[in-house]
Amino acid sequence: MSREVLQCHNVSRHFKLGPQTVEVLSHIDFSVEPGELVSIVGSSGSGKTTLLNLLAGLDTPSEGDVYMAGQALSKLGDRERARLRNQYMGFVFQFHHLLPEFSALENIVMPMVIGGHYRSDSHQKAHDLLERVGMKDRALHRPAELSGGERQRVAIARALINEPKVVLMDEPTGNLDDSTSEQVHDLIMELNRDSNASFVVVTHNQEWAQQMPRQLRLKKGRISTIQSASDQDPKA
Ligand SMILES: Nc1ncnc2c1ncn2[C@@H]1O[C@H](COP(=O)(O)OP(=O)(O)OP(=O)(O)O)[C@@H](O)[C@H]1O
Repeated sequence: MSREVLQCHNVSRHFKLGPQTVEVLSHIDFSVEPGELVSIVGSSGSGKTTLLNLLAGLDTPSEGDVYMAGQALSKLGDRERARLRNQYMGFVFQFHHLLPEFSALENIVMPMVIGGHYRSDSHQKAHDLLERVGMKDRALHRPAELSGGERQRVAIARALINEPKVVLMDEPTGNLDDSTSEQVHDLIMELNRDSNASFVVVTHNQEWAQQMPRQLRLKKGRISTIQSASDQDPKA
């Protein structure tokens, strides 16, 4: 099996709109190594969310393939793809997508329930994660009883419950004010340092993206730069 947790091999995505073909992504090639933290940046409409959806196996490339754990997603059936996603990936979106009728704790264990991995120690695991994201005393709160930043912390804990190899995040702080965003940015960096999971994060926040070890810039559907933190540090 290859070392990379995710690979994009010559991936293109276009959409047919009547007689028109909209070229959204063209010939994207890159891979994500174990434990890496990578940002995807680019102006609005450059294809970031489209790329993230392809990496997540939620959409299919028009050309090329995405490999997850060395397996081409296009070769898997819907069921196998869903199982691999559940076991292998965690997701955090701009809007938390927590289930309103369930507590923070119940939301966090949900991916284990869905994946059929619910065990007697699942609640303990969720409590541990709540503590890691600084939400120990909010276990029984429902989403409506949490602040925006707290809801995102719960969503992050939920993304980690199945011990994924890779966590995909689409504008995880896009809906938060500046100071709350900064706290959540610090949390994400810390969780990446403390876990073996790779994180791929779409963000508009340049300052934060530059703190990440690797930056992938999209321009009109193509990768225009892949920059690592050492490229930016003249002493490195
Ligand atoms: N299903 C679709 N059919 C046609 N065009 C689409 C479809 N999905 C996305 N696009 C087009 O693809 C382009 C890239 O969209 P995408 O959402 O990936 O951009 P983005 O970089 O994430 O933008 P933003 O930063 O504004 O969220 C846009 O021009 C969009 O109109």
